[in-house]
Amino acid sequence: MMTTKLIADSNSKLWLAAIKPPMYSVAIMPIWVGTALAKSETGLINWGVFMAFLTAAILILAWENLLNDVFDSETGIDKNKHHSLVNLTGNKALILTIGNLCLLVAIAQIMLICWWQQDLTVLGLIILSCFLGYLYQGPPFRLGYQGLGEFLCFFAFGPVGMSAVYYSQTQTWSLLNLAVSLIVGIATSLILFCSHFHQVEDDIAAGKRSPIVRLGTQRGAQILPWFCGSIFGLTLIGVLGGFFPIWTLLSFAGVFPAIQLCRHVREYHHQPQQVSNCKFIAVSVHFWTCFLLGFGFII
Ligand SMILES: C/C(=C\COP(=O)(O)OP(=O)(O)O)CCC[C@H](C)CCC[C@H](C)CCCC(C)C
Ligand SMILES: O=C(O)C1=CC(=O)c2ccccc2C1=O
Repeated sequence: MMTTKLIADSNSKLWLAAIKPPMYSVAIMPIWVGTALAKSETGLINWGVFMAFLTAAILILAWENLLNDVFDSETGIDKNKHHSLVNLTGNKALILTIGNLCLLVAIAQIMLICWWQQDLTVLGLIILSCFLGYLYQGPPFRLGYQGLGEFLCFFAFGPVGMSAVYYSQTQTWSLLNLAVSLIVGIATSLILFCSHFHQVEDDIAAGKRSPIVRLGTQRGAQILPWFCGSIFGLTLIGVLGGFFPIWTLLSFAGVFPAIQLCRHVREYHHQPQQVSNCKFIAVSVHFWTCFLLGFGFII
């Protein structure tokens, strides 16, 4: 009886780890920040467009993650990853089908926005973002295996993704949105960078040259404060330059999880078990920074 409960508990933990609910804030924040900025500039929010984009972004991230498990099962990199959805279900075709269905529904939502706007720009930008996501992990490219994932991630969630969000609300472009998208892009890439610390051994075995494999965990840990610092440095430049409202300084609340992240990784960078949770501390940096940045634009 006791053993059955323990197995059920560890099984549900594996499923939770496979689905990674906290990671979905990564999809939500560009929509929130881009829409908040549009509201601050135009005084309006189109709630229909906002909701359609939000659900599409969540579905696109689900597609990206489901396909990541599918493609990683083909290279063998996930053979020790018990919380891979392909390993959990033993059914690669099913995961691929669910992933592609998510993408299909997401694209339909984006097409609805385009139909409301009578303009295909948002669809073009989102297809570009998805293509960057495919380049990260899909054959024959697999650019994440060459250590280029952070650049793809920066552009997909930053300048390209946020331009799509801003355009979906305003049907125009904004230099300010582009500046803010740099911050969102860097904060998102920080999560990806942190996700590699505990995977060095499996990555090397599968031929993946992630930034942490290339740099080593020690140098990776030393770079982290600069990575985090650039997020807050850019915000400060925005405020001091008079481009961002003073309230965007609220996003400095993200400094606390950022300090925790840097300390944690400095101490445990070479201990996979202990450092494995650092990507979720990075999610917290991303969440507080982006949520309060958006909030700072609308109050
Ligand atoms: C799937 C991603 C990371 C997982 O990496 P890894 O293989 O190391 O992880 P596991 O250990 O879990 O196997 C994220 C990759 C992000 C990618 C470079 C960019 C994705 C872009 C999105 C598809 C588009 C977002 C659009 C936006 C507006 C919501
Ligand atoms: O599982 C992961 O490690 C990540 C999943 C994910 O969707 C994502 C999105 C954007 C940046 C990083 C990450 C991950 O690290």
